[in-house]
Amino acid sequence: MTDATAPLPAARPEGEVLVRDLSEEELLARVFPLLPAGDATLLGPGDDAAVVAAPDGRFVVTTDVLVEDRHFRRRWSSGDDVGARAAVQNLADVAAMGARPTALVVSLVVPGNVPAAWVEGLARGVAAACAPVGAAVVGGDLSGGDALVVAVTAHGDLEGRAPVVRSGARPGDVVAHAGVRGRSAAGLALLGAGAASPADGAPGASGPSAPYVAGYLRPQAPLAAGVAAGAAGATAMLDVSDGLLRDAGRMARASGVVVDLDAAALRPAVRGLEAAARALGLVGRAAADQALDWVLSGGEDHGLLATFPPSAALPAGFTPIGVVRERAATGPRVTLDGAVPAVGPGWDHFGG
Ligand SMILES: Nc1ncnc2c1ncn2[C@@H]1O[C@H](COP(=O)(O)OP(=O)(O)O)[C@@H](O)[C@H]1O
Ligand SMILES: Cc1ncc(C[n+]2csc(CCOP(=O)(O)OP(=O)(O)O)c2C)c(N)n1
Ligand SMILES: [Mg+2]
Ligand SMILES: [Mg+2]
Ligand SMILES: [Mg+2]
Repeated sequence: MTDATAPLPAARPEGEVLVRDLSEEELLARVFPLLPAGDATLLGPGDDAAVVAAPDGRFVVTTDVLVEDRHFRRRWSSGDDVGARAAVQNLADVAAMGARPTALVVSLVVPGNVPAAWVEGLARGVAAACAPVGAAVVGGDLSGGDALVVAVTAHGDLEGRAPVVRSGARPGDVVAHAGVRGRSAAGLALLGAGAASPADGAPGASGPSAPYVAGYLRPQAPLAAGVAAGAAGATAMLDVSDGLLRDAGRMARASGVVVDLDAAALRPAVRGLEAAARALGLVGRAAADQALDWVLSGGEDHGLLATFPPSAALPAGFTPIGVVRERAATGPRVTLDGAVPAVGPGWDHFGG
């Protein structure tokens, strides 16, 4: 662990400015110009609090933290990557309510030996992730501390629509998904095994590992599809952060239904991950099984899982991957082609 009095790292590059070389004001003066502005901002960062327009009369609010060595490693993820991931994780939660993200606040706990450029990169990464939806960063907080922690809170506008909750799935509804499935888990596995390097997922990289490693470092959530799903009458929705089976299970329990996934509909995603499994040295059946496990249990792709009435036209970006059935005698749960899936349960921070 590090503190502001620890010796400088031996390999400190010539002229590198660390967080502990600056005052809070000096660090913020580097960060503020990098933050995205947005239409909903009435008063941005710099005062005791920000003021954000909520034309709908209601606002959506959600928060998520990223913790070093739990959600990211600095030797794999740049500040830009962590900023983009922290923003997307929150923007996806707003989108999963059928809302348009408007304003974020970003709080950082930073050890003193972190380069100031890493914190500036984080602001750039947040800005890059916010750009497609026009969301602003309107404030945040800074603290020193032993562990690097990034906490983001995001707000959103329902624009007059009803929120799309987890509990609204009804028997007969179509289960659909927008976004990628399993790529982040595949990228994490490749990095963890040393079968790929962070450079393989850098912006613009085009090698065979690029989709997986970039999918882990900077997941791309289908944010516009969330608003489209709300407008199209989605009955339930959530973003897939902990794995398709685990998150579909949350929807099934909240709605009191069975979510039955269609293995054939998931097959293209599985095929798309088999090359990553082979890069880990797996062959044949073992590679196919690993790819299926990533699709069903991999987290952090932040795709949107939604249910729609059978009569609804699926909005752009969604593909059907199953149906909602009456809860069986066994209770609300997720099945794959009608049977209990054989693969792992997905991510839980406390091992459950
Ligand atoms: N420490 C907490 N205090 C209050 N509510 C919490 C806390 N942690 C999580 N929640 C709430 O529990 C629910 C599930 O959280 P989580 O699994 O983190 O959702 P998500 O995967 O969408 O981020 C959310 O509604 C969240 O707001
Ligand atoms: C270094 C590292 N190890 C493991 C993981 C995998 N991982 C960490 S948290 C997580 C689940 C999603 O994070 P969580 O904090 O549960 O987000 P939320 O569900 O609240 O959106 C996964 C798959 C990772 N991203 N990075
Ligand atoms: Mg959360
Ligand atoms: Mg969520
Ligand atoms: Mg989670």
